Amino acid sequence: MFLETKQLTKQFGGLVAVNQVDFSIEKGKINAIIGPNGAGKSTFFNLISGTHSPSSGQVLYNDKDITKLPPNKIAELGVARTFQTTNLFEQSTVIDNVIVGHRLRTNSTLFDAILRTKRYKREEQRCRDKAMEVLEFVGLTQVADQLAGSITQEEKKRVAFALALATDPEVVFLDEPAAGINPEETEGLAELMNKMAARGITVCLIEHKMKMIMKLADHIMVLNYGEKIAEGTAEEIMSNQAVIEAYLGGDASA
Ligand SMILES: Nc1ncnc2c1ncn2[C@@H]1O[C@H](COP(=O)(O)OP(=O)(O)OP(=O)(O)O)[C@@H](O)[C@H]1O
Repeated sequence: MFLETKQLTKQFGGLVAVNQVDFSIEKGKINAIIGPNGAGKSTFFNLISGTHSPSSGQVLYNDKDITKLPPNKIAELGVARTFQTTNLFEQSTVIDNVIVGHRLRTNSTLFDAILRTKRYKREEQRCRDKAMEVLEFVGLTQVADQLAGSITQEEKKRVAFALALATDPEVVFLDEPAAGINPEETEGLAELMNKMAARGITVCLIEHKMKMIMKLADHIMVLNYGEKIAEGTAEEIMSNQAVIEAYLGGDASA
């Protein structure tokens, strides 16, 4: 099994934000998690990426139990994520922001950095090359040397993708990648996600834009009050009575 959760649960005091969720992420596909505000989607991501530790249950990745690992170890294993808001260093260039992403694949120490050893210079060059490669992939080479504070909202969304891709991931978790951008830009990001999947990178995203999800996702899970209420293809989800009642408010074409 590629990546799966077993009875994954997170309680915040008396509130059960994620409640005994069993979910398998399909390798090489576009997986999506949908559900109303407060359904537990971001918490579910946080449990997989190690930002929160679960109250109970397990996360298995390539048959290895990663439930108790810290976020940096999980990222090293090939699991990347983006956040709803990407905090870039606005006074640094786009490429300098992205270079950081590949550092988890390097071995230089503080000592190497201070003395600017050969290893440090070699690895810095590798990080820079990787940053350019992923900026090209997301279509941002033209703004590589601009300050991150000066680029558009849509370009910032693409930088978030680039940051995740710079870690050389096997799977990326994207938390509302298309929030706050217009329909045309949303279409562009959907294309980018298809391109990632075509490259063999597994995608899992949280999104509120239903039309986009129904067109894009191969495999969808619906959360409601922390519980999985449905799972399947877009067609199956759109015709699922529990989903229509709980989430779509009776209008599956919303
Ligand atoms: N750190 C926390 N401490 C206490 N409660 C939390 C914490 N994080 C989330 N919650 C609560 O857990 C529930 C699930 O929140 P979560 O952010 O995971 O939902 P979501 O489905 O991602 O919502 P949205 O679509 O609005 O982003 C909510 O009731 C939220 O208030």
